[in-house]
Parts: sequence; structure tokens; C-alpha cells
Amino acid sequence: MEAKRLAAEKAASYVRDGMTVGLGTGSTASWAIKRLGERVREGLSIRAVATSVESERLAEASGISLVPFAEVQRIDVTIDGADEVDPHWNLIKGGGGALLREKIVAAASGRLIVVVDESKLVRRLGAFPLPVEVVSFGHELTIQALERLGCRPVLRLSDNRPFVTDGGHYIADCRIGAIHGHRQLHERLNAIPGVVENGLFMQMASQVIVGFRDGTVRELQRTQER
Ligand SMILES: O=C(CO)[C@H](O)[C@H](O)COP(=O)(O)O
Repeated sequence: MEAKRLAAEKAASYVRDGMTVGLGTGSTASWAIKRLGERVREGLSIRAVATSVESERLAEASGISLVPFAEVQRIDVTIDGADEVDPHWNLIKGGGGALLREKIVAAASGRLIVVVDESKLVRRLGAFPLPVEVVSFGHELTIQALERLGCRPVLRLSDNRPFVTDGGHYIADCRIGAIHGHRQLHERLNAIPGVVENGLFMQMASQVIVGFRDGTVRELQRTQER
């Protein structure tokens, strides 16, 4: 928890007056929201959009002004967590179920700062099940199509009912194992009727900040994609 907080607070220190900020979702991103709230109380002037209802609530409670996404021309910087980060800064996201809004906000951001603890660093993505957001209508068929791709999907549950995202969709967590050919996988997944989006974030991160158990924080250097 301390490692997550340190990474998130480092990211929050890059936010400047006048910026429009994207607020991520999850335990790490929530530390950034809390730190930004403190900075706002100290006089920082920002406006923000949130990637989930949960983060919206935390931002409001922290005194951060939220603006409707429709009124935002450009997001200067977004700070968000990740479930896995590989050496090329490809990510798996969506463990908290917010991957669709997270991807929309990341794509509209000038900079995406990813904040993680060291447990999220992997040589190859895929040990963490890849979240795939699917529409509820016909989700059984969509899940069968995911099975045919070899994805081993499991419908995410909450209190024995399908987990419902902020967008009103379901999530299939796909146990793929080591992922090769991210781009092709991404395209195949999103080509299935009923799939809304998947949790692979490729070439979206601008910066990765990692908190370590020993209390240090490091900004990663990206390994060149081959
Ligand atoms: O993608 C996400 C939510 O959809 C989160 O950023 C991801 O699951 C990491 O969460 P945490 O910081 O709690 O480990």
C-alpha cells in the first residue's frame, strides 16, 4: 500500500495549475486523487474528469472540481493504475472494471502517467486475466466466441450476480497466459460482436512510475519495441 501511495503521489506532483486532469480508478489511482485533493486545498487550480463513478465520488469528497466529459476539449494528463506493465509499457487494465472509461480518457489525454507498485511489473503480459467488457445482451454467445479464440473467459461476478460496469456492461476475465501478438489479439477480441473493449493498453503510457517495497520510487525507461 505504501509503495502504491508513493508512486501515486510522485505522479500527482507533475500536475500544474490550469491543467485538466484525468483521474484513474483503483487503489493506486485513489492515492493520486487524495494527494491532488490536498494540493487543491493548498491552492492548486485544476479541473478533472474521472474514469469511474467511484473515482468521481472520491474526487468530489476531496474537493476536486469535476467537469462533464462533453465539455472537455483535451485532457492534459491522466494518472491511472494498471494490473500488469511489460518492459515496452504495454498494460493490462480493468481489474477494477473501469477499462472502457479508462481507455476513452487515456486516448483523449496528452499524457498518461501509469502508477503501480513493483508487483505489477512483468516480462510478458497475461498472467493477470485480461478483462473484456461485453454487452449484457447475448453475453453467453459473446463468451462462447471468446472461448473459440482460446481465451478461457470467466464471467466476472459480484455477490453471485454478473458484475455490472459503470457503462451497464458485463466483464469476461480471459485467462490467456503469456500474450504474444498483442495487436492481433486486440483486433480479434474487438471484432467479436458484443465485445465493447478489452483491457490491453498498447503504446498509451507516456510515463510509468513504480513504487517499491523499500520505499523508493522509480520512473521506468521504456525498452524499445521490436
Ligand atoms: O484498471 C484498473 C481499474 O479498472 C486499475 O487501475 C487496476 O486494476 C489497478 O488497480 P490497483 O491500483 O487497485 O492495483
